[in-house]
Amino acid sequence: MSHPPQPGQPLLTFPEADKSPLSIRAKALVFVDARSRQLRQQVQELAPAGQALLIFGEIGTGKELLARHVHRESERGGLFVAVNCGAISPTWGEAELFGHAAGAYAGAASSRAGWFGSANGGTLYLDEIGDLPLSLQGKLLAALENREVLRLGAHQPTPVDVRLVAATSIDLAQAVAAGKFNERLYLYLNEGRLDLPALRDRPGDILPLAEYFLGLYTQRLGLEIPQISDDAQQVLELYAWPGNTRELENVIHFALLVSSGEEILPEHLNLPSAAAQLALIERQLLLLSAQQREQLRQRLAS
Ligand SMILES: Nc1ncnc2c1ncn2[C@@H]1O[C@H](COP(=O)(O)OP(=O)(O)OP(=O)(O)O)[C@@H](O)[C@H]1O
Repeated sequence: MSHPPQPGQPLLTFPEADKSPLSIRAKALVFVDARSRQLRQQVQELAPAGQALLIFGEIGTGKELLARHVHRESERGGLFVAVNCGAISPTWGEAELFGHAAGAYAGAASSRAGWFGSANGGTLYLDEIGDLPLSLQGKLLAALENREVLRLGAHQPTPVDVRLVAATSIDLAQAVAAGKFNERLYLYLNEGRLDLPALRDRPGDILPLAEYFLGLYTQRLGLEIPQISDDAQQVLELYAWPGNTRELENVIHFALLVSSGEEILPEHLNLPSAAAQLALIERQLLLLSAQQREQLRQRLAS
């Protein structure tokens, strides 16, 4: 039998997402595991303050979804603008981020607000902020601290009220030590830090998320919701999920397409069998020293 989500509102819905039925992202935030609930509590406390936030988590853990939740909870009236820093052009990055004045360069007939200005009154989400060119990092910090931006080619700064939520999957302190990230920007962001654990470290979320994605995709594909067999549940719970929630979403989507209907079975998951996963865990346990084994025992007991 599948486990239904636990009581206590593990599912935070995003009603406005219903308006874009093609987008399956960001409809709800499934947080059931004790660690996720703790994080949700932290978000509840930090969201209204309007301070900049840094979300740290592996790829696919749900950093953008969490940032959208922060925006919603902050009740800021402006837009949520999401930008992947890896996609910012090295040449035109400054204009893309901060905008430009009319006539700033050939082809710029009218002025543009840029990503920063578009998020005025709202939230700017900068994904993988470690990829932001170093030259723009100082300018970003100045814009946040002074609450104004100087558009490329403009003579006067434009006032802006932006809440920054940045995300990273790399250790920015290490990037600072390597001279690749602006230390002052790091300290500014790190004051409001949210750690989003990897999916394998919040195992209580795995089955509720699987159920949630089953519901989402069956609705989208016009299918009946199948059960997840006990054996298939065991496979899902044992797997280490290196691609985190995004990988789980893909696995469930795939399973729905290849299963014949009433039940999702292990062979529909395209994952190592429970026996293979247990054998791997046993091999890893054998490699541990007595001290590491004791540390593990204590961690599991806590
Ligand atoms: N707690 C959750 N509840 C429901 N869906 C989730 C949850 N976490 C992640 N997802 C879904 O998993 C997918 C990946 O999430 P998201 O894009 O927010 O991750 P990310 O950490 O920002 O990824 P990346 O590091 O690649 O930018 C999305 O489709 C998202 O809707």
